[in-house]
Amino acid sequence: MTGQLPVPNWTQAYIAANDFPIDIVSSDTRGRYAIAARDIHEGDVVLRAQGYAAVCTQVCRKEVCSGCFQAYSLGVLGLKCDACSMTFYCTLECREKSFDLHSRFECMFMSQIAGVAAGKAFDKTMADIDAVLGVQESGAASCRHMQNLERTGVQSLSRWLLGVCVRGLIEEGGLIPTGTLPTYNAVLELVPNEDCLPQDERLKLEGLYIFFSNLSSKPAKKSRKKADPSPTTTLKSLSQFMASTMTPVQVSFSELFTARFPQPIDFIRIICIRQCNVFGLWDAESECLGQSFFPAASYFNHSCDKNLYFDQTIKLVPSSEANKPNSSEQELARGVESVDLNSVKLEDDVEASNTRVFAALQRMPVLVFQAKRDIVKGEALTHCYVDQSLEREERRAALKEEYYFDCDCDRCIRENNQTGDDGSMDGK
Ligand SMILES: C[S@@+](CC[C@H](N)C(=O)[O-])C[C@H]1O[C@@H](n2cnc3c(N)ncnc32)[C@H](O)[C@@H]1O
Repeated sequence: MTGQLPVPNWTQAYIAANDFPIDIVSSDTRGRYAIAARDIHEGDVVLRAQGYAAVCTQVCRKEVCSGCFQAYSLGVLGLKCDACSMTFYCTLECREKSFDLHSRFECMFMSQIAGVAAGKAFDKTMADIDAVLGVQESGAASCRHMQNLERTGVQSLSRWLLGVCVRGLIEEGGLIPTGTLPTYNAVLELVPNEDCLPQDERLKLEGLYIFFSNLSSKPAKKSRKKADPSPTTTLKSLSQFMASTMTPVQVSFSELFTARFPQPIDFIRIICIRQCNVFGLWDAESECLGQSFFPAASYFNHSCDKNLYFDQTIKLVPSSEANKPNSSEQELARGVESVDLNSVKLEDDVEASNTRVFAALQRMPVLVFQAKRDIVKGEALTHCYVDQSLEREERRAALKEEYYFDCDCDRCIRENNQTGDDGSMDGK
């Protein structure tokens, strides 16, 4: 990383408003990074970072509640949105709290994502990309990469892109009061390290851009109401339309995608930002169940000898919170209750609904960072980006490959001068 990057506005305002003991400084070699604004004691809370566009992976969609982002414990029956079949909740209460957000802003796009990588459609899309890229010499390599993508991988990426696009629209539609939640600009301000992207990866992303731009242009099959005329697909018109009517918008996921990312470079940028800044949401067995940005937390640089700890595991929903749905035997056998959102009457009060959408977004996960030891004013605040228990060379290789820097922390230097390794996983 070269040159000083601007210090982020939203994040600084959020830190100041909450009196977190953090300053953000900038250097040529380390970019922007958080330091202690005052002496901090072991155990002190340093930051509560709010999630932005948290999504579960495609594989884990039946295990993680899309409303509260907690995993279901054994015995809890999930509730499925029958309109898109892609969204699951742990309780009726969670589904109800997310209803306005999901039905107005996500469901119709989710239906399309369900078909993104399904069977023949996926193969046909691949063939189409092949044809498109075949005439562009530079794209041929990316085509080979595309063939290696697994269907579930494409669907997970689609879910994530949808989360980012929809979250941006809701914000631009004026549904999020200023200063309350991270902004899309706060995400765009995160470091992309685009110049470090290998050429073959860049080509692969260009292929993916074509893929997402050319998904079926048909809007969702199941719509709850007769469609209003579709707005022209600019972000402004879309966000205004969606904020002012209860009728789900009739545009395709590809139209939403290209409105948000008009050029391949816009898409490549958000993917690069994701690479270096996204946080995984894990279960207790260290399986990644989902991902989220936590923009304020992205200013903690790495150290193999970190001074902060935080818990990024998704907790289990206690069985006691399980609802007792009257599901059909077939659905019960699958452990999922089907809820036909088409049959649920949308209330017509847009303002009240907008308030509920904002409330649903406030249920995004929060990461709480605490001091692992006493920290003196001016010291860099750090967490470890990779598994602490790895050997020095393994850690450094992972950091180089995923985050594009050579670690020069005290532990790396110390371990370079000695044969032993004190880097056990301490859980803190
Ligand atoms: C999550 S961001 C941290 C904030 C970042 N420094 C910025 O300017 O926005 C991760 C990126 O920061 C840089 N970085 C993090 N820790 C570093 C370290 N110890 N030394 C050098 N660069 C580091 C790398 O470019 C890495 O990809």
